[in-house]
Amino acid sequence: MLLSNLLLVPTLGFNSHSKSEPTKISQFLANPTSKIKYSTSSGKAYGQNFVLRAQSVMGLEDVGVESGELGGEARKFYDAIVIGSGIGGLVAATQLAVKGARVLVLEKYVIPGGSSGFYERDGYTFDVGSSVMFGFSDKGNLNLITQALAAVGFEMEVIPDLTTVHFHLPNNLSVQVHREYSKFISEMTSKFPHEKEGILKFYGECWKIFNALNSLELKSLEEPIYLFGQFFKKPLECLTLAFFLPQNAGDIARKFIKDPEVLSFIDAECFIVSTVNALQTPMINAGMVLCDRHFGGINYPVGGVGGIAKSLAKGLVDNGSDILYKANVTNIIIEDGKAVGVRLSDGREFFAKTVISNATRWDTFGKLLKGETLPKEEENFQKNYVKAPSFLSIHMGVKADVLPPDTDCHHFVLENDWAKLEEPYGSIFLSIPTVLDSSLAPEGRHILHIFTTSSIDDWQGLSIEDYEVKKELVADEIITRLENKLFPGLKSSIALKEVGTPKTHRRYLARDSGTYGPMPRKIPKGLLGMPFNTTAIDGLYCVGDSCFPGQGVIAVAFSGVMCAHRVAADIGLEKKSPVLDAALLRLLGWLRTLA
Ligand SMILES: NC(=O)c1ccc[n+]([C@@H]2O[C@H](COP(=O)([O-])OP(=O)(O)OC[C@H]3O[C@@H](n4cnc5c(N)ncnc54)[C@H](O)[C@@H]3O)[C@@H](O)[C@H]2O)c1
Ligand SMILES: CC(C)=CCC/C(C)=C/C=C/C(C)=C/C=C/C(C)=C/C=C/C=C(C)/C=C/C=C(C)/C=C/C=C(\C)CCC=C(C)C
Repeated sequence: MLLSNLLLVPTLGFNSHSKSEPTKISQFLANPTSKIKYSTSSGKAYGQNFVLRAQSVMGLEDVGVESGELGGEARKFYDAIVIGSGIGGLVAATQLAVKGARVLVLEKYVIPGGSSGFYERDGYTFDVGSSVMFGFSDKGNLNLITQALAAVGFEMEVIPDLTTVHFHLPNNLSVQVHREYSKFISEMTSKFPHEKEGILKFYGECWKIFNALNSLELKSLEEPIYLFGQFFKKPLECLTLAFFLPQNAGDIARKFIKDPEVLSFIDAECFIVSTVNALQTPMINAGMVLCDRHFGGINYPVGGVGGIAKSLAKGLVDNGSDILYKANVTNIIIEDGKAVGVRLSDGREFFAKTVISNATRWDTFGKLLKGETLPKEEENFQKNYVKAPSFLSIHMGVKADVLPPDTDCHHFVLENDWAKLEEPYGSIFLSIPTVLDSSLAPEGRHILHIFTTSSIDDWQGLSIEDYEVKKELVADEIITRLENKLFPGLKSSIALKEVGTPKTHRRYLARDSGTYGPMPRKIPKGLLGMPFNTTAIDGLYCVGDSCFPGQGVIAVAFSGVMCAHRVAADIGLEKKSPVLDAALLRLLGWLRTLA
């Protein structure tokens, strides 16, 4: 190949690539073994790991990777590098790509999605994590998963789940959370007629929040032009949200409800989405999930949850950006106090104007930023939040006839004692996605995904044999509990079983201690203490569940939308006001210190 064929394309000036080009680049990125020498028209040599996109633009073969020094222009090639392709990272990346930014996503694993990924075994398609999808309807402003897919030209077929979750609780209390709000409320008030008014008032407060949220255009709360604009357009709604921002669901429930059993039920309602009780669950988050399930409903994507990440990753590439798998970022490169790029475990380096980390804040600041002192903001975050425990997960294929007819898709089981709600292995989550989409399992089979909270400390320091024995033992106990409570004959119906521990989560999701996300150390001031996307390090942003508003696929999607907006403003793709920026960021920083 002639060197004269080569042309380097500066980031922002480049926007007329062919459709086939990104795929080629991605193929190259996935296998960057070929090395050639190249230079620019200015004669300047470019160095290691710089991807030469121009060949693809011109329909030439993909090339890249050259040892040596990186030149200045090459460093500016990407607008943003995103570390990790969880839903948070992918939404940030795709939103930026459709705004015209050039993004590189670096994923350690072989497929996208992180805890919303999938895996296949013997004809089964298992969701790695949750199968309860909020924000996936065709209406309102809060259907963030639908909107994220639509932004890159995808629409997924979904199956409505008519019962969000079926609770099996102490004293044989059984509650089905029907999709239809009035049906759910009838069920609750028929079980607790003396608390009818309190129940209506508590869920009524949730609707106030949901309706306010649903009326806003959702963008970065760290961007003043947008934020003040929303206050101007929707003052009542914004004031409602500001009022609830520092409050928790448990306190509000106690204003209206006295019966301890109903309050415990609301604890369980909160626990399944936050892994803490209602007193520690921010009211805004409770309002969001306790209403979206009735407004847009819970909807399951045909073919499995993994399809969401696959579509986003494809949409990213279709929009001219890149994703590289088996790319384990070990360092964020800082120069003159600014994040300018990343280094992978195999030594490759990539540079960009901004770096967005979808790794948890503990991983980002504890592992990827080597030799940096922990910024004060992160110290505060770690003072207010600890890593939530991880999960023990059991993925099973079972004979279909073990499930009674009309079995619901999602179950939460806490057998005898409310006090065990937050204890490790105390309660059991169960999803049976094949109830909605039978194509996920071979004929005559169902998938059971069973999980329960478990700490990594329980699994450290064991020999390989002891680890395996313990896995079998703990899994057997959990399955026995489900057999006794829900499905007689469950054990003998098992056709396939795989058990994952917190160590599995740590290994495959690259999450410190396999954590599910942040959990308040004590009673939080609602969402006030949760950091947004900017960090104390110039050019470095975080996205995902250790950012506002926290855990949950829809929550991290919102974090992705916010992050993309803030980054776009910072790199000149959206309006920004440096003076207002400084004032708002200072104000938000100060508000967090009150938490
Ligand atoms: N843990 C669960 O069981 C589970 C299940 C379902 C959904 N969820 C939800 O998903 C949310 C998490 O979404 P998210 O977007 O924050 O993140 P995520 O954990 O799902 O994804 C992060 C991705 O970043 C990658 N990564 C991390 N460090 C990396 C590195 N150094 N180099 C390259 N890649 C790296 C991981 O491999 C992973 O793919 C959770 O809050 C949870 O509510 C969790
Ligand atoms: C800034 C300031 C100061 C102020 C101002 C005011 C305002 C304007 C404000 C605003 C705000 C906003 C917008 C907010 C937003 C928020 C949101 C969106 C949120 C969301 C959330 C969500 C969530 C949390 C979710 C979650 C979920 C989950 C977690 C899920 C899970 C599931 C599972 C685990 C499953 C279960 C299962 C079974 C049962 C089986």
